[in-house]
Amino acid sequence: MSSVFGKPRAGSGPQSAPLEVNLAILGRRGAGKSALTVKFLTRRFISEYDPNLEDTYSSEETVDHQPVHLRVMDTADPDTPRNCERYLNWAHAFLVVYSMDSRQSFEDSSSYLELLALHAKETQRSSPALLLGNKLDMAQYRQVTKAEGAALAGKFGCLFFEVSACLDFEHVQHVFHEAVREARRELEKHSLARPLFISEERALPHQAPLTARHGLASCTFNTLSTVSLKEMPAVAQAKLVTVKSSRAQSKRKAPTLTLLKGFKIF
Ligand SMILES: Nc1nc2c(ncn2[C@@H]2O[C@H](COP(=O)(O)OP(=O)(O)OP(=O)(O)O)[C@@H](O)[C@H]2O)c(=O)[nH]1
Repeated sequence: MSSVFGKPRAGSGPQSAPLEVNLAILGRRGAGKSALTVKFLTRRFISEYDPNLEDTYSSEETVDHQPVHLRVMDTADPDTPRNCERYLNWAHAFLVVYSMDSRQSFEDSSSYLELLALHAKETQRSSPALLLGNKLDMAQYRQVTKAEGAALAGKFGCLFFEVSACLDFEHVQHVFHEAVREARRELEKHSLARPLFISEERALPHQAPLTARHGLASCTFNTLSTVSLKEMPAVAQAKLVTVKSSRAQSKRKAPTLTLLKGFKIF
């Protein structure tokens, strides 16, 4: 068992080194990946989000009294998964999201789960996935029953939740924390952490090859602490790290704090 999970967890005092967990959010466009991510980070529901942006956010969390440095990659695959290595090799756990009012997004979530299973088989290294049926507030328009969601999750041996990015924050937070717990269990099992391809202030030595391999044009880093925004609740101590893909870069030239620009915040 890694020392990260030994005594420090029990003490969880100020000296405890935070556990590092990378979480990737996958799913069809419009499933609500960004809305869930933003809800988790800010307690806010944001109704519009640029679908071409792919960002990785960083947040200091406490899960079961243990400090966790959580990085959340809000992926933006085009219609089909592409350049998946950027998250397959990075994440310790996955949230696979579908919108319960879209049969197509449910079918795509199945494809993502298959992709993860295949990757686990090929690498002999499994990462936990949680299946999320989002837009529970739209349940009257559902095209996917809860039983179908549960059955799909059961098929791939993952946890299943129905959630809503625009209902209570606690439920969304619970789901993200469950993902951390799953990742932590897996890390404990293997007693090793996956290599990261970004760090907050400085590039890791292997960043350049990965950048080339995955077509990431550049990485830029921003923190919420540099932004003065009335809407940000005090509880949101999330720092943001923005990693721009080449697609995102082509849409926007200047590095900006994407989360808070041009959104309607309720
Ligand atoms: N009613 C409702 N709408 C939601 C919910 N989550 C997201 N939406 C809406 O669904 C649309 C798509 O949400 P996004 O968060 O952009 O979805 P996404 O999966 O990130 O999609 P891409 O950015 O295109 O990959 C937006 O109009 C959101 O406001 C939810 O829980 N309930």
